[in-house]
Order: sequence, then C-alpha cells, then structure tokens
Amino acid sequence: MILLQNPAQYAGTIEEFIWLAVALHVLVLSLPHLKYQLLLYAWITYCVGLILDLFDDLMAIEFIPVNTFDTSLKHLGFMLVCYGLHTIIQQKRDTIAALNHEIAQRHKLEQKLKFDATHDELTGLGNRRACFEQFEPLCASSAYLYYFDLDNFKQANDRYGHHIGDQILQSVAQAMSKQFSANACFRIGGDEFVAFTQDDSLQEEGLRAALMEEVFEYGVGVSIGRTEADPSVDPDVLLHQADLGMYENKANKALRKSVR
Ligand SMILES: Nc1nc2c(ncn2[C@@H]2O[C@H](COP(=O)(O)OP(=O)(O)OP(=O)(O)O)[C@@H](O)[C@H]2O)c(=O)[nH]1
Repeated sequence: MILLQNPAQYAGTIEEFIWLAVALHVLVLSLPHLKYQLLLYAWITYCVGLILDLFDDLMAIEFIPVNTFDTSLKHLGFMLVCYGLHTIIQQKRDTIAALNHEIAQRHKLEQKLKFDATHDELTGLGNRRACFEQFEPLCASSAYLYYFDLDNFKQANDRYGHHIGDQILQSVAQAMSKQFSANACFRIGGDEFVAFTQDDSLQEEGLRAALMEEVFEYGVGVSIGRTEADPSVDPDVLLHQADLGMYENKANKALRKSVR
C-alpha cells in the first residue's frame, strides 16, 4: 500500500527514486571496471540504503526500524566509497612515485652510458670518439690543434709497473686540463693526446715543462705537434698534420740526444 498523502512527500519520493536510479546506473556502468571490491561493496551498501529509504517513503510499515537503517547504510556506503577512492588514489600515487623513480634511474643510467661512451675511464678526458664528434665546433672556436705523444712511456711501464704508467697518464691529463680547457682535451690512444686552444702564446718548452712537471722523475718526455685549426679541413687531415709535427719534434729530440 502506497502512502503518498501530500505533494511534498510525493516530491521527496520522486527525488529519492531518481537518486536510486542514478546510483544503480553508475553501479552498472562501473561494474566492468570495478576490480576494487571494497568500492563495489561500498556502492552496493549505498544503493541498499537508497532502496530502504524509498521503501520507507512508499510503505507504511513500522515493524522494522527502516528509518534508522536507510540513513546508516547510506552514510556507511558513502564513507566506504570515500575510503575506497582514497585508497585507490594513494595506490596510484605510489605507482606514479615508483615510475618517476624508475624514470630518474634510467635517465641517470643513460647519462652515465653516454658519459662512458665518450670519455676515457682512466683519465676522465674525452676519448677518440668524442674528439671526432666535437672536432668541427672545437676547430671553429680554436686557433690551434695540438698533438701529444709521450716518450719512453713503454720503458716507464716496464720499469715501474703498469699502475705507475696509469698514474703518469692521469698526471699528464690533469696538467693538460690546466693548460687547456678540460673540455678541449682528449686521450685518443694509449699515450697520445689531442688538445684545442685559442691561446697563441703557448711556447713549446713551457708547455712541455708544465705537462712533465709531475712525471719527469719516471724518465718520460712528451713530443708536441701543432697545426692551425681550420674547420673547413677534414679532421683526419688536420690530425695527420699535427701528428707529423709531433713526429718531427720526436725525431729532432732524438737527434739532439744522439749528437750530445
Ligand atoms: N699503463 C698503461 N700503459 C698503457 C695504456 N695504454 C697503452 N699503454 C702502453 O703504452 C705504450 C705505448 O707504446 P709506445 O708509444 O711505443 O711507447 P713509448 O715508449 O712512449 O714509445 P715512443 O713514443 O717511441 O717513445 C705501450 O707499451 C702500451 O702497452 C694504459 O692505459 N696504461
């Protein structure tokens, strides 16, 4: 038996009916996506509350305290929905934080791989690949290209051991970075280095003394070749010119030694 005695009650019942229809519709729509069971139960609880509410309005049944149940269930359902949503958001946040962390780690690894691919592990200078990659811009911004090759390095290795040989290479690289810009120095072979500079005041003997300062005691020397940096010339040709200069320098020193 339906008890709708006045228009205000009628309007209230219609409103509750609409709420129930909307809630059930949302429930049906979200069913395929409801992998979160808590949210599903919360929504069902809310709908049951709405149904009881409707009964309360439509039926004049006083033998169950429907009034108490419908409001409680609606509130309970609503709170559980809120809690469920909060939990989901928290889980998504954690996932996003984990993904961000992974992206940052990958970025770091990428940077490291890139650095390792273009730098010499022992001295930290750019390697041969980096030298060729940056050759043109460095030539364009420099006046000279220097080529260095250590003298008697093999003997130093044999006499003092490989670890001292490594230290010699590191010391020379460090001294070179002080004389030139560190970004413009490269280790392109075992004991061969290349450097670019804008400075035209460098003197061969001064440069040699600076590079050998820490390693002179091991009996090593350095031969130096120089050529004008010209970005329009092929890198191989320029390096060859500087290399020839270095060999000439090495030969002259050997000749001077033998004459003495
Ligand atoms: N310790 C060390 N030795 C290296 C490294 N790379 C290459 N070498 C050594 O460097 C030496 C280079 O040979 P050479 O250029 O003939 O040595 P050198 O005695 O300076 O010869 P000259 O230039 O004719 O005076 C070889 O004995 C290599 O084994 C390295 O990373 N560490």
